[in-house]
Parts: sequence; structure tokens; C-alpha cells
Amino acid sequence: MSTASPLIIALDYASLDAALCMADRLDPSRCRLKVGKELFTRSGPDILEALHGRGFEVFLDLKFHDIPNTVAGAVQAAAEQGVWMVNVHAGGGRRMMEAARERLDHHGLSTHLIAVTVLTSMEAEDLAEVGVSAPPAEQVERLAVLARDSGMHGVVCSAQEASRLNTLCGDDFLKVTPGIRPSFAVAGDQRRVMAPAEAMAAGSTHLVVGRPVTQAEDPMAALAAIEAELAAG
Ligand SMILES: O=c1ccn([C@@H]2O[C@H](COP(=O)(O)O)[C@@H](O)[C@H]2O)c(=O)[nH]1
Repeated sequence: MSTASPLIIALDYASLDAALCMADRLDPSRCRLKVGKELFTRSGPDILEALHGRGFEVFLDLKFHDIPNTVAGAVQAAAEQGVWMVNVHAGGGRRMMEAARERLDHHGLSTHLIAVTVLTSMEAEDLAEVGVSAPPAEQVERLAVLARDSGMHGVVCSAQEASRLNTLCGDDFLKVTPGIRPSFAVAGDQRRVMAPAEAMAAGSTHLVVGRPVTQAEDPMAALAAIEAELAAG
């Protein structure tokens, strides 16, 4: 089932059972689900089949980053398992992204392919330590333009950069933004954060929310509170 909701709930769990316990409390008309490195490494493709069987659209967030041929194969494998969205690291460069997009096109696969720009857990000091002297916003812009020019359907960025990317890359270019922190949640390891309604107003197309829902005492109440924040605008 497709949903009009921008919410993507990150199922960062250590087992298939724990992830499905949460999925069974959620409704595919209210959100999409994200499967990341921990859950996929533990459960493998079974989790995708189980979530698809429950009617959810799934973002497989494995952030592929390797040589072009390897990434193209991995993206094809993900798309052939029916995921709604898959991602690569923009830092893998133009040839890597182009190879991934060409592989999807060659096989007629319509999975959304997006690229991670700068992780939302990173701030200027973190970038400096890995040799990037540009501030995060500038580095995000550089990688988003490269991603667009390399055939990506959008990027992962923080909501703080969404407005600028709308101007640079257009409204149709997907801006998938983790680091979403509703009023009741702590930032934790995230650094470039924004509240849900502000993120939508800034131009995010999709909001990734993990722990504020999955680690809440009452996850369904937390989700309802986020939906209320969004409705209030
Ligand atoms: O830049 C990025 C890219 C991916 N993520 C992922 O999103 C969720 C966020 O979870 P929270 O618990 O809401 O912080 C998580 O799965 C990350 O792997 C990101 O946070 N930032």
C-alpha cells in the first residue's frame, strides 16, 4: 500500500521478531518503514518479505559505498526484492551513482534511488576530522548537486538543508531527512536536527523517525503526537 504520509519509521531493532512486533502495531496507511544495517544484518531479506506481506513500503537503508560494479549489483538486488527506496553514499562519486542508476534503468526497476550526503550525526568538527573543511551545509549542497547530476532521485540530508536544496535541485528532488526530533524527544547522537512540522515547512519530502517512536514508553502515542505536530503545522 502506498501512503500520503511523509513519515518513515526506522525499525532499528536487533531481531526480526522485535521489528515485526513494532510493525504489527503500525499501519501502512500511516507510515513507511525503514530497514537499516543492524536489522538487515541480523535478519536478511526475510524482514523485507515480512514487511511487504504486511502491506508496507520499505526503505532499505544500507548506504552502499563501494566500487561502481559492486554498488550497481547491490542496488539491483535490493530493487529486485521489491523495496520502495534504496540508498548509496554520494561520497562514492559520480561513476558509482551513475552505474547504480543505469543498472536500475536497464532492468526496468522503478525503486527510488537516493544518495546520502552528510550524515545527520555529523557537524563541522566531524567533517574537519575526515578532511572536509567546508561547513556541513556547503558539503551537503555539493553532494546533492552531484547526486542529481548522477541520476539520483533525491538525497538523504538534514532538514536544515532542505530549503536550500529545493532551490538548487527542485521540489521534485526527494529530500529524505533523518534527525527528526519532535518536541518530546532528545537529540541523542544526532547533531543536525529539526522538529517534524518545521522540517516539512523547510522542504523535506520524507521524515525519518526512529527512537522518538520505537524507544518511547508508548510508541503509538508518540506516533500520534508526531502526526498531531504535523497536522498543526
Ligand atoms: O544521515 C543519516 C542517515 C541515516 N540515518 C538513519 O535514520 C535513522 C534515524 O533514527 P533516530 O533514532 O530517529 O535518530 C537511523 O536508522 C539512522 O541510521 C540518520 O540518522 N542520519
